[in-house]
Amino acid sequence: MSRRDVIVHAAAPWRTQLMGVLAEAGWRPLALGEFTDLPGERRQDVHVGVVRLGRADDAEIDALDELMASRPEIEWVALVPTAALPNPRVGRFLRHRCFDFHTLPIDTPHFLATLGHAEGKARLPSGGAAGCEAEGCCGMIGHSPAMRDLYAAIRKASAVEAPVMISGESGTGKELVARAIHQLSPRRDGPFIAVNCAALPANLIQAELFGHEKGAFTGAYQRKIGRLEAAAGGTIFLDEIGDLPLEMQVTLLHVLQDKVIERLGSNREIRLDVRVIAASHVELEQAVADAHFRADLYYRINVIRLRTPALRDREEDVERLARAYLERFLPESRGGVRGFSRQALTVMANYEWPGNVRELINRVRQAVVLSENRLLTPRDLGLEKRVSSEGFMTLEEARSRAEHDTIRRALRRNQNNVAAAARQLGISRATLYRLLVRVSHAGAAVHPEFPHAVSMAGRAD
Ligand SMILES: Nc1ncnc2c1ncn2[C@@H]1O[C@H](COP(=O)(O)OP(=O)(O)OP(=O)(O)O)[C@@H](O)[C@H]1O
Repeated sequence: MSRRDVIVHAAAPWRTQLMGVLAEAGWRPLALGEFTDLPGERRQDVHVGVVRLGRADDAEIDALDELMASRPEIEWVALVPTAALPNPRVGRFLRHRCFDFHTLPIDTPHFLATLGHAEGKARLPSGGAAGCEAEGCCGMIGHSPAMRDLYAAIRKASAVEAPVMISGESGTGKELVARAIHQLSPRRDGPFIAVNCAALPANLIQAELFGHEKGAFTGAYQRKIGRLEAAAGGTIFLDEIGDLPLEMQVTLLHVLQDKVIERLGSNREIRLDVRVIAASHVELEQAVADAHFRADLYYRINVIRLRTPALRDREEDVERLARAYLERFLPESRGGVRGFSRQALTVMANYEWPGNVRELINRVRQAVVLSENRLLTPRDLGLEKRVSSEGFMTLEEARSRAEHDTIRRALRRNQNNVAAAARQLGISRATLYRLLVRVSHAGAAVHPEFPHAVSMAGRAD
């Protein structure tokens, strides 16, 4: 049997030992550098990685987080010193980033079995690059249990022809889901036509959906193909279907039942071969109960039901989404933005995101374009109020914030004179410079001499 590749990320004394164990068991271990040097198509053959935590401190977890976020297609198995397990950051890291973990010393047969399972899972069509679960598939990002369930539902829905109803809050990706179903379905080579029913003026809806012949009404100077006809052979996505006027609901129901349409001004029937996917951000059951939506149309389109989860219910996806969109917008950065400060990541993970992914995209984009910090701060994201108001800072974050505030006040009192501020703080000038570098690396410069970030010396909190 051919050897399977596995990335090994461990400090030198353990790396050799780990590579030996893996090679003996029939794997082809690759140090991280060897993996990175592989040609692109060879890299896609690598599905699993092993990471051996050393100090398990913040710096190490930050570096591993970064590595794993940049390789979401890899399933990782972690080897962890038992003493590190009570550390909440380590716990979060293991839960969100790793397929599984083992404590040290290694129980070799058990560990190798886990690695085999991780590889099996990564290769599954549902879990590997070929399936909809892969990062970037159909533009969808997220590995939370809620998103995995959604991917599974998308795959099932794409295999059949039945109408689909997608519900979910605004900005949760309903259109993206509709596109994914289309792209994975046998109709993928046909058109995908999206219609926002809420955005169409009531007097134009019929002409937009069904098209019209020349002279059908005043202003109809030429024949126009409607959106339903344009979607022939493909999929039509009727977004905010709850906003369709009642009389249009009747017409649409007939189209779905008879699979024929007539353009306005014509009585020639045109056979339709279109799959319908509808979406609504309001619960249609209530609209039916209130007689704003026809029950017969509701049952017609509500055959397969999917729900896009709110972002606040999948906290573990927030960082992934934020990093992916940061990467996308980096070319728009004038400064040297490189990532998010840890405080920004904590704040984002705890924020409720009422506008869901759309809001996250907008905040990240605005921060990338406007910030001059290397690491984006909660303030850059417009989330600075969250830092103090919700009491979820870790002790370490609270300490570093207090340190930062004290330094900033001292500088302000001394008109940014570092020597005078240092004297007042009871530390040496060199120590103050060192602290200034550290806080500016954490995403908030407190002194104009430190170009990484905007000086906060003159800002009111
Ligand atoms: N899981 C995801 N991964 C990556 N991007 C996403 C994801 N979900 C949503 N987005 C992005 O968020 C934005 C909003 O998504 P979309 O328009 O599909 O939401 P929606 O639920 O249809 O919103 P609305 O109800 O307001 O029409 C889009 O730019 C989309 O690409």
